[in-house]
Amino acid sequence: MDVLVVDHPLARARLTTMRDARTDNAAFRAALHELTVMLVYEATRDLPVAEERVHTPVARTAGYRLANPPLLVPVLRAGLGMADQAHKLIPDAQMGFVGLARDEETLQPTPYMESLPETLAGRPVFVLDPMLATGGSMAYTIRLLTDRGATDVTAVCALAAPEGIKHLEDSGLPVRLITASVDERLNDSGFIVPGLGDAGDRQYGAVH
Ligand SMILES: O=P(O)(O)OC[C@H]1O[C@H](OP(=O)(O)OP(=O)(O)O)[C@H](O)[C@@H]1O
Ligand SMILES: O=c1cc[nH]c(=O)[nH]1
Ligand SMILES: [Mg+2]
Repeated sequence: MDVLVVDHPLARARLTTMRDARTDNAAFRAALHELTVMLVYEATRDLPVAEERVHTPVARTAGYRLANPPLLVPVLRAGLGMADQAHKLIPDAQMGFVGLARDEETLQPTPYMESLPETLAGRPVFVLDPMLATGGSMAYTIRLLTDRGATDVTAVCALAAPEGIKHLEDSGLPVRLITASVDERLNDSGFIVPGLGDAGDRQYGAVH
């Protein structure tokens, strides 16, 4: 699996803000928004473009647009904090939604929402979720996409654990990963170490 770590100094600074336990919900969301711009910018770097003529005030020249904008799929809740920023960068993208909550005992994803186009053949998909921990939630989401014919999936994550990367690699699913960091490991509760805590709670407050 292709893994791109976006370690630009500005990305590292935003991630540091997100990691800091003193960062409040609003500042965490702001840092995730800004980091998302950098991750999506890199994720789109090699997408094919279509050429179209453009008239400047001075002359005619070549212009470009994305030939096949990706479907954006935030994984609720935490991925919602990446959705608007990704959409601003790719305004003509369609958006689908998947809602998952990880069971704190079994660490298995429990689905509660799914809103996706019926067929995804020939369409690139960007899955937006700040956290790739065990990889269970991402693998579940990607299977929803491949069941609809997707063959070109990009996981856009603020943080990844080696265990989650291995899970995706072993799954054989058609995915590449763009992340700002591959952290050390998971702890006994399935949290990324050093990580940043619960990305949903850090944005929206604790539910339990
Ligand atoms: O790789 P995994 O072990 O599956 O863990 C990662 C998942 O955990 C978090 O969501 P969570 O289940 O906490 O839901 P939330 O976004 O509502 O907080 C995160 O946003 C991922 O979706
Ligand atoms: O560290 C982790 C692991 C899973 N989900 C999170 O939000 N944080
Ligand atoms: Mg959570």
